[in-house]
Formats: sequence, structure tokens, C-alpha cells
Amino acid sequence: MSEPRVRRAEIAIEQTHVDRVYTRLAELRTQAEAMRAKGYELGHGAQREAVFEQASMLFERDMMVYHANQTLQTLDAEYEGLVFGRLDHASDDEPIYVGRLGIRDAEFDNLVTDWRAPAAAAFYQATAEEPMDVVRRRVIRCSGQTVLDVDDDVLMAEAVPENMQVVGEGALMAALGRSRGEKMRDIVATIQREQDEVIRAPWRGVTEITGGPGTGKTAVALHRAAYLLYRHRRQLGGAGVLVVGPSGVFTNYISRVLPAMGETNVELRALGELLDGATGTHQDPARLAAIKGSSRMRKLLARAMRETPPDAQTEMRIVYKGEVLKLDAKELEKVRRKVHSQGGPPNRSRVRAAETLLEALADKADEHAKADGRSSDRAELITELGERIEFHRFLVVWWPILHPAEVLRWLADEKRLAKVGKGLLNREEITLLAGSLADRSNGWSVADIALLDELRVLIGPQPKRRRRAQSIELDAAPIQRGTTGTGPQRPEHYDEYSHIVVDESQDLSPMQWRMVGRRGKYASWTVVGDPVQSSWPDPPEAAQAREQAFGRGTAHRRFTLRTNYRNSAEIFDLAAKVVANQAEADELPKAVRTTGLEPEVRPVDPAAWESSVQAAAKELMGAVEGTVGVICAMDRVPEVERWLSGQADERLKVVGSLDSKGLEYDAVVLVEPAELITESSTGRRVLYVALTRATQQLTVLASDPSWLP
Ligand SMILES: Nc1ncnc2c1ncn2[C@@H]1O[C@H](COP(=O)(O)OP(=O)(O)OP(=O)(O)O)[C@@H](O)[C@H]1O
Repeated sequence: MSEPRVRRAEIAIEQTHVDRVYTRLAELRTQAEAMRAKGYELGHGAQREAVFEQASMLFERDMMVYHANQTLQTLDAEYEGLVFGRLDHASDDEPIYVGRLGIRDAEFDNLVTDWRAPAAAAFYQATAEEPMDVVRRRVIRCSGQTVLDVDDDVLMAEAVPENMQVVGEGALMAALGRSRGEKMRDIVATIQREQDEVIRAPWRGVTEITGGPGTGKTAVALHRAAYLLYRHRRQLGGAGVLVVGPSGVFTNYISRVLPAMGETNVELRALGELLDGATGTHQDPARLAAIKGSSRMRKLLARAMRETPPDAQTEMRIVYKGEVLKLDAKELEKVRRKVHSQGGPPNRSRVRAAETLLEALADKADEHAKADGRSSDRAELITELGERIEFHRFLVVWWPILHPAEVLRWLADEKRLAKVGKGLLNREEITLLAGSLADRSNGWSVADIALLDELRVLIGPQPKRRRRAQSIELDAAPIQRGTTGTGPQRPEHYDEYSHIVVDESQDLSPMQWRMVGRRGKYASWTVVGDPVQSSWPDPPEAAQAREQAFGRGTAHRRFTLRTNYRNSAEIFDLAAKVVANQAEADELPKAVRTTGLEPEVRPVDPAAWESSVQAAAKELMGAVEGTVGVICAMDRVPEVERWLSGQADERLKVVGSLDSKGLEYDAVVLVEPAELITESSTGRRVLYVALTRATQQLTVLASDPSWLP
């Protein structure tokens, strides 16, 4: 038979199986609905014992179908189908079909094996050197319920039976060459062996995934989350899994991957969305972000919350038995220090503050009495003054219940900041930080969120009845929770996740590590990062905070991925040049796919930016089927958006350099690379990130050629 005919015949064979799977799925659905209806009926019936037995069966069946339904709902034409693989073994005539979930027929025989089950492992791990009894591995590509194509690897050439057909040459390359949509796709059908090893690594301790751009770190981390939940649901499912990404754009980009594998209750949160009640909406300029992220802020904030609130009176006067008792600013300060020195967060210390204040007033009365040769009754004074309304009026302002946002805003006062920042920040840093906190026009920045979270813990919980008020106080915007679906509702400030995935971890500041660490006191970790893409200026400081976040004595295992699956070799060559002096040779991955299309570097006349960007975007929109990203320095985003407003299209996105982390596009227009270098203290690395976002085509527009090494 000719190759196309063989292919058609093989596709038809697989279609038969896929049809069986969907028929069975429909059956399961119908049965479930019928059982559910019957369940209600039985539930109201009289035969209690029988009902109980039936009910537990119903529950199991319902759960199974519930999951199947959910998975089906999330599979749309953009995704590969439910069944995506087949293994033919040397020692067994029955093939195994691998898919997104396990399905059995009425006789309880396997129709599809879940990709995470041990029986499916060979699909990812078998090689020609170590075939694991697999003669032929087949990737089946479906759209919905229709088989589009098959693609085979022969792993035991000597064992291929006469009637076995082999077609295709490379499901991976086909997958990599396909155009990209708005959201990341799962890679279940083509996970590579080095990736599979990471996905299936033990769940305990810290699993670190490093590797250059496009090596699949994010994809692998998400598949690992799905795998761990499947294999260790008892240990990990209840307390939950949290995935932390650099930005909302990023968590949105990856939001479809887990649901496509049937996992709908993993919580996805951007660094700016980790704290309930406040959202970080923008990035600070690099210099400011470096100050806010530094671990020096920890001490500074601890000092800040111990200060006298700005609107508290500087003196206390109260009349007792015809005599004025007075505490001046210094004396009040002494009382405050005394309360703080006994430890405990301020929001839990108000009663103690009242007592200490009353003691100080009693001391005053003693002094007066002594001078007049009288005796005074301390207990009586304390009881009486403690009940006075004016005393309480003073107390609530002098020792208010603190809110994180309020304490942080106190530091907009440069004088106050200089006082608490003494020995921690220099003059210039103080001016910069105070200026940023004074400017309320922009809302919170991403770096502010870690400061608010730190303060939240330092000042202690709000008394219960004021909880609601706190959420409103932190931020008027609604809480955005990034679950991948209809997961369980967790309480506010939940901190008991059993597993935390941190993506783009190279950029977390020490303060952000503290914030993330707080949420996983008992967690195991998957930490993804590439030191070469780091935009954090003080790596050792961040490394220390990171180790503290993981907790002591945690086992570490580290994997490095070395193949770049995203960029064409032509594009990656250019990117690698930009960081050649800053990366060890083995830190740069190898790009496996060539397209024959060299990236284009186009000089631009500074007077003609607008038309140049418009033209380049238009060309690339015509050249690729999928998405086109226009990447520029953070400051330039509004301007570039304006230039492209006439070309509005779902496929065309303008994105700032720092926000482009983790994203990818079919084609990229990079605007003025020299600006990406100067906008941050680790500029070349930021440029490297931007240059490695495109899968097929890249056009660099530059009026300043200094970026090219
Ligand atoms: N085994 C695979 N099969 C198909 N596609 C893959 C495979 N591995 C990775 N990819 C694709 O390569 C691209 C890059 O993957 P991913 O974004 O996970 O890389 P990354 O290492 O996190 O990159 P970066 O550090 O640049 O953010 C994605 O489109 C992903 O789907």
C-alpha cells in the first residue's frame, strides 16, 4: 500500500477505538443521570439498608462521571482529544490506549489508561535503547472525537510483527510547529523523557526545575501538579495545590492547561494576587522594586508598626479627683515601648496597652500624692479611669486596631520613613520609597503586596467583628481568586497548601519568598526557574529567603532541562548572543527546530517609530496564523498600544518587557531593545527573555544599535 493509504487505514483503525471510547462515555453519562434520579427516589424510600448500599455505589459512580463530564466540557477543538496515545507491546497482543483520564468498558476492561497511571509511563519513558517492551509507540491526534492523524515511533525494530504498520515521522516536531493560541496548551501527548522524569519525581521535599527559555519548565511543572494530584490525592488533594506565577497575564495564559487534564481545583495566583483583599496591579521601576523587595524591609516594617500613629494625640490629660494627670509625648512613648517590649502583635495588645497606660497614670497620681504628703489608692484609680469614656476615646486613637494598608501608607511621610529606616535605607532610597507610597493614583504595585502581607502578620489579626471592614480597607477592588475551576472555597489568608509550585522563581524578591513561604508551612515544593532570565539584582539575598521559605531539613532534588522547544534555532541563536557574557555555556539550551527564517533586525528612524511598529505588526500578522506579541519597555506600553489601536485584533498583543515573562507568541515585534537594557539593573537578561518569546518569526526594531553585542 502507498504511504497515504496506509495512513488512512491506520487512522480508520484508531477512529474505531476512539468511537468506542466516546460511546462508552455517553453510556456512563446516561447511567449516571439515571442513577442520580433513582438515588433521589431511593433516598425517600423506606428500605433504609438497601438505600445505604445503593447510595455509596451511586456516590462512586457519580464522582466518576462528574470527573468525566468535567473533562469533556473542557476539551474543545483546540485541544488534542481524550485519547492521544497507543502502546503495542512485544509480550502482549492487546494494545494500551493512553488518554487524559482512565475509562473502562462494561466488562471492566481498560478502554483508556490515564496518562498518569504507572501502566502509561512507558509512553513517555521508553526509548530505542530501553524500549520497556514497547514495539510501537503511537501518538494519535484528534480534534474533538475525530482522529486527524497518527504518528509512530518504532522502539523494537526486530519485534515488529508482519501486520504492523508504521507511519509518520515526529509527533513532537509537528506539535512544536503548530501555531499558538491565546492560552498555553497541554503537552500530554508529547512529553519527552527528560520531562517525564521531572513530572513523576517523588512529591516530598523540594523539586527544582531549571533550564533555559522554552525548555518546557512551566508545562512540566503544571503536568507535575496534575500527576501529583492523581497519584497522591489523599496526601495533597485536601489541603490543596497552589501555583504562583509572575503576573495575572501569565496565570491567565496557563489557566487552561490543568482543566484540560481534568484538574479543576488547583489555585493559580499571580504574585500580585497572593494576598486576599488587595491586588498589585503594576510593576514598580527596577530601583524601587529592589528597595521594596529587599529583606531590609522586614526590620523597617517591624519598626514602623511600633510607631505612634500619625493622628494620635501627643499628650494625655485626664482629671482625677480634681487633679490633672498628664502624660507628655516622651512619657507616652515610654509606655508604648513598654507594651511592645512584652511582645505580641499590636492588634492583640490593646488590653495590655490600656493597662500600662493606667499604670503610668497611677504613677503620676502617686507622684502628686507623695509631693503633698498624701497616700493614693492605685487600684481605685485604675478601676475608675479604666471605665471613663474619655480614657477609651484616647486609647482607640492612640492604640488603634491597625490595618496593613494604613501602616504602609504612614511611610509616605518622608520624615517618619527616615526615622524607621535609619541604618537600613539611604537618603535617596527613602525619598524614592516615600514618593511611591504617597502616590495613590496607581493603586498597589506587585512589590507592595509582599509588604502588606508582611505587615498583616506583624500587626496580627483584626478582632473578629471587624474582619469585613479589613477587606474593604485593604483594597476596594473585588478579590480575584485564580482557581482553575470550581475548587473548594478556602478561608481568607489560607496558608496550609500541601504543595506549592512557584514559576519564574528566579525573580522572586526576598520579601516575596517570605510571602510565598508563609502559605506553605507544611508544603512540598516544585520550584521553576532560570537564573539567566533573572531580573532580581541580589541573588544571594533571595537565595537565603528562598531556603527559609522551604523550611529546614527539606530534601532537594534538582533537574535541568536542556532542549528549547519553543524558539526556532534561528531565533534562539540571536537571543543567546545577547547573554553570551552572562551565562555559562551549559545554562543555554539547545533549540531543536529550524525554520529557515532568520530573525530580522530593522533599523528605525526615531521620527518614524509609529509607522515602523504598525508596518512590522501588520507584516507578521499576515505571516503567521496564531498570535503576534509586540514587546517593548514597560514605560512605552501605553504609547505602543495607541499606535496599534487601529489594528485591534484578538491575535495581536502589546506587552511590557517584564510582563512578557513566561509567555509565547508565534511572532514577535521587539521595540527598541536598548530601552529594555536600560530600564532595569539586569537589563540584558530582560532583553534575553523578550527575544525568546517567539516560536516562528521575530522582527527587532531598533533606532539605537547598542544592544547588539
Ligand atoms: N514535550 C513537549 N511537547 C510539545 N510541546 C512542548 C513540549 N515541551 C515544551 N513544549 C512547548 O514549548 C513551549 C515552551 O514551554 P514552556 O513555556 O513550558 O517553557 P519554559 O521553560 O517555561 O520557558 P520560559 O522559561 O521561557 O518561560 C510551550 O509552547 C510548550 O507547550
